[in-house]
Amino acid sequence: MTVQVATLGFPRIGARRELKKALESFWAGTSTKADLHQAAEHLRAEAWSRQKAQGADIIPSNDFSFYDHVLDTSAMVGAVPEIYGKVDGNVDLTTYFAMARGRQVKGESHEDCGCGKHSHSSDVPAAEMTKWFDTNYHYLVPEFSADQTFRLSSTKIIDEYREAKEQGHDTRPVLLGPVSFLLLGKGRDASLNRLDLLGSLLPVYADVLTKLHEAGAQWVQIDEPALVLDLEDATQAAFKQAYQSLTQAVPAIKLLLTTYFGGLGHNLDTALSLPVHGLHLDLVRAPEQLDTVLSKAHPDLLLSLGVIDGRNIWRADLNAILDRLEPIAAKRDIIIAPSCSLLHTPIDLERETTLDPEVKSWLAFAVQKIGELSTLAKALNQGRDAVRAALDESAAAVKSRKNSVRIHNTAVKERAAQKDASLAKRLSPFPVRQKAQEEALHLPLFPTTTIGSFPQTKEVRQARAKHAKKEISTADYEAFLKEQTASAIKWQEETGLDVLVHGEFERNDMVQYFGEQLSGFVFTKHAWVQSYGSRYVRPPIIYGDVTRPAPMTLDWWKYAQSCTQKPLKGMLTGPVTILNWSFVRDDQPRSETCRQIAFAIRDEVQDLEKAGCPVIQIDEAALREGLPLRRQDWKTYLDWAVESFRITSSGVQDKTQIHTHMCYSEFNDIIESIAAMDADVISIETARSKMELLEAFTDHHYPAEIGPGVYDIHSPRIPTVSEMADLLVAAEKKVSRRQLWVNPDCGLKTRRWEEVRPAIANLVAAARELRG
Ligand SMILES: Nc1nc2c(c(=O)[nH]1)N[C@@H](CNc1ccc(C(=O)N[C@@H](CCC(=O)N[C@@H](CCC(=O)N[C@@H](CCC(=O)O)C(=O)O)C(=O)O)C(=O)O)cc1)CN2
Ligand code: MET
Ligand SMILES: [Zn+2]
Repeated sequence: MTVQVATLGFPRIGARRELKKALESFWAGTSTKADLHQAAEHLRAEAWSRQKAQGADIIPSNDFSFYDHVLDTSAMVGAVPEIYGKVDGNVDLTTYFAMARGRQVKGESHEDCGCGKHSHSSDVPAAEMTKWFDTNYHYLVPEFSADQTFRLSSTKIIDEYREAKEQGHDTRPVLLGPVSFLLLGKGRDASLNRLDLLGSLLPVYADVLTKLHEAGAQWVQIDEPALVLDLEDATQAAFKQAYQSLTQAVPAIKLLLTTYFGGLGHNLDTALSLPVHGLHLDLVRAPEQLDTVLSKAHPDLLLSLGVIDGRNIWRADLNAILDRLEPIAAKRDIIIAPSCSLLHTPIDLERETTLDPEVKSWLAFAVQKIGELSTLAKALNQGRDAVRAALDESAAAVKSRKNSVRIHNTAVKERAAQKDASLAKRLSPFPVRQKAQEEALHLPLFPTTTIGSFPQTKEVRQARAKHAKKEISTADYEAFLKEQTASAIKWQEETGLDVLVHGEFERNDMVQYFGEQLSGFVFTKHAWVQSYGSRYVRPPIIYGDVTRPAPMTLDWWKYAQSCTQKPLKGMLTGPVTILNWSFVRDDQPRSETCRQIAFAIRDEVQDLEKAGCPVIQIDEAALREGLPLRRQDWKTYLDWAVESFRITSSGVQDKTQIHTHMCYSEFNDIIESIAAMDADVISIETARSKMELLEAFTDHHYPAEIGPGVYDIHSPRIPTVSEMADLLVAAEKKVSRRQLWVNPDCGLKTRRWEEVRPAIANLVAAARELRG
């Protein structure tokens, strides 16, 4: 029997962030469309040949994207909301980027033209963006109208298949499946049942499959990650309808139904009943499903086994995987693959030349993971002896990581093991604290604030890069940062904000900055992973027990507060977010690692309070994102996540106001847990969804104060006063005015000062209008 190696998707950004550079210069008008296409073509060629060279037998095409593959799918089927203009023929780049980023042509905003609405084609907001399952990758939410029709409007998938073929690669194109696509989208009005659109969507998918077949494709990887979610009967029926219809329409093409981020669970029988030729399983997150699938699957169903973790960076235990695979490979042909697309891992470990060698020997990035698969396949096809050296190396890495003394710290473990309930409880209930805080802070109604960061300008990033390369001294770097901070504070005072921030100029990233100062973490130099569009992150790697050797933010807060009489917020990242946005050790439960981080941040909170900090924000932007995909696993997660937050926030007096911030969060289902965090103020993202998110807070009578974002900071558009005032009026209908704060959706680090200054001035004006 033969074993083949496949990949389901490769990082698209380039080992040197070539895609970011190509996109940002195109958007800035300093390069042409042809330059952008050329850069993309080069990246694709390199990804294909790299995967081949590492030993992948089956490689994907159409995993590349200029911005996001869900947006690509919307473009493919012509799901382009009217506000972006009528699409005849193919969706062009201008329309594509307008959906991704919004579009605002100077001097033509709707205020100037007097049209009074957003439908003016030169001023359109971006489509809504949200988290891709439980990852830190964001996709653009497809939006469907009641009279939605679909039409093939992009030939990207066929073009890229052909492009690869010209380079000698017969790829397996990747297509986001029709059911997951519909479920990831939303109806313009809530009454629309997305699955009702399936019948009109399927012909476009059939058309695509036909064209791929005509171009020579034998197999298509059709991703249906929705199959790992809790699904209603109607959705299961939709799967049957979809795949019966597609197989009937295009019987010649073979479909690999691809599931990831979890197990099939109660959808297993549905998945096995679909008339497809292959099925991919995530055996890292859900190893237990393999036995059932093996016993139930038709012998002709080609199984693709996701045995290498596509969501983490640890080197695999190849011998253990072989123990599992050998008996299976003796009986049937199989494909082995990463558990999911490698989009969520950095590209190449070899570029990390300064990483601690011991830790480095424990790691594998995308390229190395394909190498691991190729070793596994050789062992299965030719016997373990054919790859003895590689297997021994894997065993040695596993052993060294298990036994390393650097991982374990008894004092940390003992502290985290404390069960004293008072550690996670504020002194008084919220109403008492609210009073104490009113007396301490004297804030007006509708207090204004921002979420923390101000523009990370080229100047700021360059200064940091120069400091890292020792081209400027620490003293000069710090003087520069102080200047930036002081001028941001002066501007905030002039603009009339009520609670000020220092601007986070000293931080490269809200997680990385803390990780760099905590023990138990290591950092990479080049290990970027796409978060959204051209924005990438370098997640820290947590390998050992976590401690805080020294205060991390205290001096910056002290300096900033010395510049103003107004309250200046201390700004911290919470333990759940540090956990969720790092690559986490897999040798102990995540809850344990989170608790260790919680104690480290608690110490920082107490240091800030001692220094006189009146308001402390502990960001938990990733709390919702870490929610397990299956409802049955929610409670356990929420219990420890909320407890960790409370450990960090509960060591302070009543008068110290604790804020938290969350972006992109669907709160309806978890509002009790959000309330249980017991923060005094929570700021949330609501601008793009037009305050829809506030429903959760209304219906459940959220007890504390709320800042629903009125400024969509992920778009370069500058919101007007009336637009923000309207949002606040809408908010006031849902929660009482005494509860309301006025703030943007999120931090302003990705924006330019030219956008931030007028936008925040408008925001303050909107708050004043409401007060008046
Ligand atoms: N971890 C994380 N996840 C998050 C967020 C977040 O803030 N952090 N926010 C939400 C949205 N996601 C985001 C993700 C990334 C960025 C972002 O701005 N990323 C920056 C990189 C931030 C960073 O690490 N910057 C470093 C390195 C910057 C850099 O590129 N330096 C240059 C040199 C400087 C120059 O010449 O410009 C280089 O290395 O070549 C620094 O400032 O020090 C980017 O892509 O541009 C924003 C939002 C959700 N998830
Ligand atoms: N304090 C952080 C900032 O303003 C919170 C960002 S949440 C992704 O950038
Ligand atoms: Zn945010």
